Parts: sequence; C-alpha cells; structure tokens
Amino acid sequence: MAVIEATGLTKRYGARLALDGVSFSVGQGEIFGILGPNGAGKTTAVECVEGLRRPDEGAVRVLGLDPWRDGPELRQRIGVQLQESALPGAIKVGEALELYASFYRRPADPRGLLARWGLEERRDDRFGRLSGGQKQRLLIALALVGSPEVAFLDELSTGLDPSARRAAWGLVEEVRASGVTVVLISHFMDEVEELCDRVALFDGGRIVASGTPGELVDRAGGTHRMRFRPVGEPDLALLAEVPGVTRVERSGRHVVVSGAGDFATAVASALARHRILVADLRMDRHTLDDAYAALTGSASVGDETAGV
Ligand SMILES: Nc1ncnc2c1ncn2[C@@H]1O[C@H](COP(=O)(O)OP(=O)(O)OP(=O)(O)O)[C@@H](O)[C@H]1O
Repeated sequence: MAVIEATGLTKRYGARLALDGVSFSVGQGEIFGILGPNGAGKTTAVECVEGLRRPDEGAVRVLGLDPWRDGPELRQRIGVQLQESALPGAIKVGEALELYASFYRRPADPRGLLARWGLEERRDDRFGRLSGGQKQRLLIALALVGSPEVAFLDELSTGLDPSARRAAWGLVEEVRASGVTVVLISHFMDEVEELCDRVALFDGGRIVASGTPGELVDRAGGTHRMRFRPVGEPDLALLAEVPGVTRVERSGRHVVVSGAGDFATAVASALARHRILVADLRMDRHTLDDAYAALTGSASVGDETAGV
C-alpha cells in the first residue's frame, strides 16, 4: 500500500498557479526524490503532504491519514527536516535533541542519534557555534528523533564535505533499511542518482517526468556514444550495420558511434571479428544532470550531448 498518495494537487497563491494537478505516490520503504528548478512547486507540494498547507484542489493521504484534518496525529508519525533558521543559535545540541524528543510519543534515544550523526562531542556546544556540516547533521538528527515512519529531508547534503556526504548517504540508507520511507527534496543529481529509488521531476507546477533515475536518463536521451581512435585506416562502414547503432561519425582522428541498448558490446565484437584495432576507447553516458536539463530546459545541455 502507498504510504503517500497525492492526487490532482492544485494550489494558487493569488494569480500564481504554484501546483497544477500534481499526482504521485510513494511506497513503504522507498527513498523518493523530489527535484526541479527553483519555483517549480516542490516545497508547496511537500507542505501539502506534511499538512502545513491546504491544497485548493486534490487529495492527499499519508499513512492513511488526511494531513490537514488529522495533522496532530500525523505529525507524531512523520519527521520533517527544519530550516537552519528554525533553531535558536543559543540552544545546545543535546538540549535541542531532548526538547524535540519530548514532543513525541515514541522518541528515539537522543544519545544514540548524537553518536550516529557524529555529534557526541558537540553535545554541549551551542547551535550557532557549529560548522555548516554539524548544523546540517543536527537538523537531520532532529528530523529522526520522533522515530518517524516517513522522513522528509530537504537538501540533505548542503554544507557537508565529500566524506560527510557519503557518510550521510550511508546513514539515510540505514534509516530506510529500518523500514522508514524517505522523501528527499534535492538539487544534487549525484545524491538523487545514488539514493533515490524513484523521482518526480517538477517544473512549472507540474510533474514533467517520473520514474527511476535510470528511466529519466533514458527518456531524456536513450542513446549513448562510444568514441575511439582506430589504428591504421580500416573501413568502418560496416559499423553502421551493427544492431543498435544509429550513427557513425568522424571527429578528427576519432570515430564516434552513437547507439541505443547494448550496441557497445555488438560494436566491440564486430571490431574484433574484423580484426580492427582501436585505441583510447571510452563511453559517454547520459547522466541525470543531462536528463534534468533536457526535461526542464533549466540549464543548457553541453556540447558532448548536443544532438544525441
Ligand atoms: N507563500 C507564498 N505566496 C506567494 N507565492 C508563493 C508562496 N510560496 C511559494 N510561492 C510561489 O509559488 C511557486 C512555487 O514555489 P515553491 O516554493 O513551491 O517552489 P520550489 O520548487 O520549492 O522552489 P525552491 O527550489 O526555490 O525552494 C513559486 O513561483 C513561488 O514564488
């Protein structure tokens, strides 16, 4: 059964249509990514799901509850990552966790969370004195202190250095492994690609694409490119006949073969069969970054992928 079921959400702020008939569902134990450019409607949609905003039209169920009508009950069962500005700078790390734990019927052990998120030694430090990465880890720990069944994490790895990001991703995987459903709002494509089972890509108040990160990449441009430098002057016309190949081009001393599906294996075996030696072989894969740009039009697609 879906843990979150949003159907036809519409929300206007005055004349501005922030959400225009948005529907999505999130299954139990999924890590579900919500992405899209600034102003796409992500926050509005998530706030409708959390019960912080009431949609003008449409329906939401979270854990079988109506977030607007059953808000107090639902808030016992979900965890929401706060913005940094929501915590007073003078509060101590340990105090913040104890305070937030006191709001819940079934809180997690604050000491355990401090250890898990690497904040044990910061227990008596004031929030305002923490580094950006420490603040971020405390905000995530606070989202988890109520032992939520659904956790909403926003820009998870903002301010974290590369090793802290990896550590945070590992911890989010652990949180999911314990049965928690995670909704991740993110602008970081590597994070989404690494963590999310499925994503909804928002643009202009609508969901313009959804599916696994791999499906989005395929939808935006299902072809990939193989590039190599032939040794000598072999006749490469035969490559155009290889199954899956859509184009064979020269690029200086290199040859670029475009294709879909498993064309690269077929090209490699055709080269071997005809005893054609190649050097400097590499594959150009589309990434979620390319898909994001192609599907939202919010960033230009680089030369490497143009025309593919
Ligand atoms: N309280 C509000 N009053 C008026 N307009 C609003 C309000 N909140 C959001 N908007 C507008 O609604 C649209 C969607 O905003 P929303 O914050 O949901 O987008 P977002 O995808 O979360 O953006 P960001 O990535 O910048 O946080 C934007 O055009 C925004 O300016």
